[in-house]
Amino acid sequence: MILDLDIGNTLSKWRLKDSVSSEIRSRGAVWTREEWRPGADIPDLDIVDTVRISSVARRSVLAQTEQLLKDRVGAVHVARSTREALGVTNGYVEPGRLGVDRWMGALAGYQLAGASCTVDCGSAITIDFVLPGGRHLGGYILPGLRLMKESLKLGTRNVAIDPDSEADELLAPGRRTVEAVNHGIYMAAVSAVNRIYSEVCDREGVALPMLVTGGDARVVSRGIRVPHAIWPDMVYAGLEACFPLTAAERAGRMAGAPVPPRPVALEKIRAALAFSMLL
Ligand SMILES: Nc1ncnc2c1ncn2[C@@H]1O[C@H](COP(=O)(O)OP(=O)(O)O)[C@@H](O)[C@H]1O
Ligand SMILES: CC(C)(COP(=O)(O)O)[C@@H](O)C(=O)NCCC(=O)O
Ligand SMILES: [K+]
Repeated sequence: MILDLDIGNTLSKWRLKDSVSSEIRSRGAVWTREEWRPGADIPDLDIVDTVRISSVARRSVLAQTEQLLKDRVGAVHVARSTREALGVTNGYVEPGRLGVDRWMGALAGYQLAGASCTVDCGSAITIDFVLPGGRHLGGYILPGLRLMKESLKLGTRNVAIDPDSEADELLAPGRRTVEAVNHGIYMAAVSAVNRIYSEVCDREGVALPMLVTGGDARVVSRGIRVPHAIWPDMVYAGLEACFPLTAAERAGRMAGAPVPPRPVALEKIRAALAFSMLL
């Protein structure tokens, strides 16, 4: 069995994947912050032969986890952001400083669609661009929905945005504090995603397929105006591409990959951008 770990700033996600059939056998998540207890919070290691890790948590969390796993499991692969991988060149001045979850997303997006705008809605919302040909441009980092809400300190943090709300409702003026905050941060997030996507496509002269992942992917997706696909396992897909182990992975098939979204024509993106500037 393969154990895949995606350690984010809020949640540490894990899944067990069958090395033979490539099926996902089980999955879960635990809080990354203080409560993270390597050893207690991850599944039964006796059945695991290989581990793959993407981690952006504190260095000590990764070091502890790695140590624990190395004592118990045959092979442990830890993903790193590099200058180049799988046909993609990292746009960062110092490639190693790009969050490895973003790098995994960029690699997975490129493998799937040959170019991509990857939107990862977690503790932070990150938006990364890879052009046809594999040039990663770099990207954008903004606070995620939960962080934006916490920063306001208005006592509304425990009232989450209902992921089933319609975008129209979420964009209406709030009539109570919780509503005003939820709608405000939602507007901040989705308008940034919509605008950044249009600006970069316009600038680069190419309409890119958009892929959305992370804990808030579903709710953010409702406010995104351009065609896109949600890909919950996108970071894991980057791990599969970097460290292929199963027959399916060696053949380039990534678990849970969506049908690549077909972007709208560049002219339409440009027209919408020009129009929005007039208002
Ligand atoms: N059941 C949940 N538990 C915790 N956070 C959730 C849950 N559902 C959605 N979220 C949202 O998802 C975010 C965490 O998403 P995730 O992509 O796992 O983040 P990270 O990779 O930064 O740890 C939280 O900040 C929160 O806004
Ligand atoms: C930007 C991030 C905090 C996002 O992390 P996440 O929200 O997925 O927990 C992470 O990718 C990170 O620590 N990056 C290093 C800085 C950078 O990418 O420039
Ligand atoms: K993120």
